[in-house]
Amino acid sequence: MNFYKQAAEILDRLGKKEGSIKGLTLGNAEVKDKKRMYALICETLKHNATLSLVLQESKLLTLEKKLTRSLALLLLHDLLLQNRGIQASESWPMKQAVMKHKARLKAEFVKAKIKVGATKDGLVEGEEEVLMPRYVRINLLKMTPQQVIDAFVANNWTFLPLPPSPPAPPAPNTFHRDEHLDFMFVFPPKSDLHLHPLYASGVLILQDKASCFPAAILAPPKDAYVIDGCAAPGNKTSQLAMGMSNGGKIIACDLDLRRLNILKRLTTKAGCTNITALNTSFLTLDTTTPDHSKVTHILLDPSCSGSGIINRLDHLVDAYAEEQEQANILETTMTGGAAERAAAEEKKKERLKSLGEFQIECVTKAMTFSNVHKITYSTCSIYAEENEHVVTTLLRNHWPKWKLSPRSKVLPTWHRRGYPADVGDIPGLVSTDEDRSKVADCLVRAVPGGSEGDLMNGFFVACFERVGKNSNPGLSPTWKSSSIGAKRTHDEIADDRATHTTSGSTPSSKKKNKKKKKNKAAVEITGGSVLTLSGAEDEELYDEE
Ligand SMILES: C[S@@+](CC[C@H](N)C(=O)[O-])C[C@H]1O[C@@H](n2cnc3c(N)ncnc32)[C@H](O)[C@@H]1O
Repeated sequence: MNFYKQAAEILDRLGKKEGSIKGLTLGNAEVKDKKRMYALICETLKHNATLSLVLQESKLLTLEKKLTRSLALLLLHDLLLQNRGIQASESWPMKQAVMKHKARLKAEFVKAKIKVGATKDGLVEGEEEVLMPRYVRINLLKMTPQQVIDAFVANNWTFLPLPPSPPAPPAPNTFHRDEHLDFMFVFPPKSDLHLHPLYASGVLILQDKASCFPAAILAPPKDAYVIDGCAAPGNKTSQLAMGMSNGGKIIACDLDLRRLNILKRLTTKAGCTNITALNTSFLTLDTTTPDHSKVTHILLDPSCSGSGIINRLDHLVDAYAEEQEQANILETTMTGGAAERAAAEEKKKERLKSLGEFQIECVTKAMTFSNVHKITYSTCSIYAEENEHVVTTLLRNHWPKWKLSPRSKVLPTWHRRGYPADVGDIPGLVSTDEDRSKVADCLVRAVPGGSEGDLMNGFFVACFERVGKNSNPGLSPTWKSSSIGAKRTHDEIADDRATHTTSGSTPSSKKKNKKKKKNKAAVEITGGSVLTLSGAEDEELYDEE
């Protein structure tokens, strides 16, 4: 199929929210030149405001009926923003339809940039890609943080002992240790480490900071029996294996075999040897098998709206989808437009409701494993419907048998907590604003983005603990933590670092290496047939998750 026609189809699907940019371009087997397609789609979306105005003012779509809106935007992008112009044969009727109006379109582009307040490149302020740091998890199964520092310093990088204050992405060619997660380094935005030998050997894992929170909070001991219920593509699974120094056992369960195969590849590359991958629904796992009755910890990171993810440019899709909808609405009557808007709003509500129900079902299922005493629940969503509301329902249904872990056990020094106003009443536990604040304080949130946000993806984590015979089920004193609000000073961080620089579980001894070699299959997949996957490009799709 013609490259631009295929790109237009992808834009249309993005407008209907049928997938993510990466999924529909890099992850699309039908796209031949994946990188070019990804770049064209991202760039067109980035310049959407200016290009749409050109389209509107030039009346191109009225003059050239055979052009669709998405195809016209793509062709305008290449005509107006690329030196090489539209990359198609001169005889292609669609190219001719645009080129006929070249002079007018260029003039409208100049005017549109001024009108929307765009930069010389046609980018509208605020629409530029948010510059997020590049977070890198050091795989302690393979190397110590100090060895990684030495490797980068030897390559002319400057290691800064402290993070910038106030928090900001590192300056070019500098990197620092993260202040909350000891195994994480922070690199400048857009650092491309995919070709770095330490990435190739599984030492550097490109994982967003917030995505590391659940496994860090669950923190199963080395001999634990763990289920990662919705595990693929497996970044949290490999982090669990790292924290457990490949001890104990992890069952990584996922419904999607294609994603589970990526988990297999990624965790094998990361040197994990304690994972069994299971291609089945977590909801249908038999909790009574001898194996499953041994399970002590469960990590649940179920499917969610993904509304917190911003570093994949998918936020551009929202603006585009909204505009597509508006454009369609303009073609209908005003009444029809309002009705369509209401229908879209209703659809979004329905989607969040059904996601929330699924998420509640997952945690409820986890609570039925007889020996489980700790469960983390996480989403990369910004919506209360998938976060505080889910926690409220679970506490309503399961307190006092289950309670929230107090802040002292849930990243106590992390400043951003749950939203009290979104915590609902829970008979016997929550009825006042003070109670709501106490519940919210047990929860972790990350706000997506730069200036107002936490320089990472939007995220949410709650940790549930089974209430034992001797533990307090409710409010004080368990919810009161001495470390609430304790923001560490730079000195404290530096002290910590001095003690942790070579910390972590590095199986560097020859004995352990020998043991690893004996393990012929690091991960076995059970319960489904094996699909063939494309390779490294497919894996890159899931970096940062
Ligand atoms: C947010 S992703 C998990 C990301 C993963 N935890 C990681 O860090 O790499 C959600 C996953 O849940 C899986 N999933 C959805 N429904 C499921 C079910 N009923 N049982 C198991 N997995 C499910 C999806 O296939 C998807 O891979």
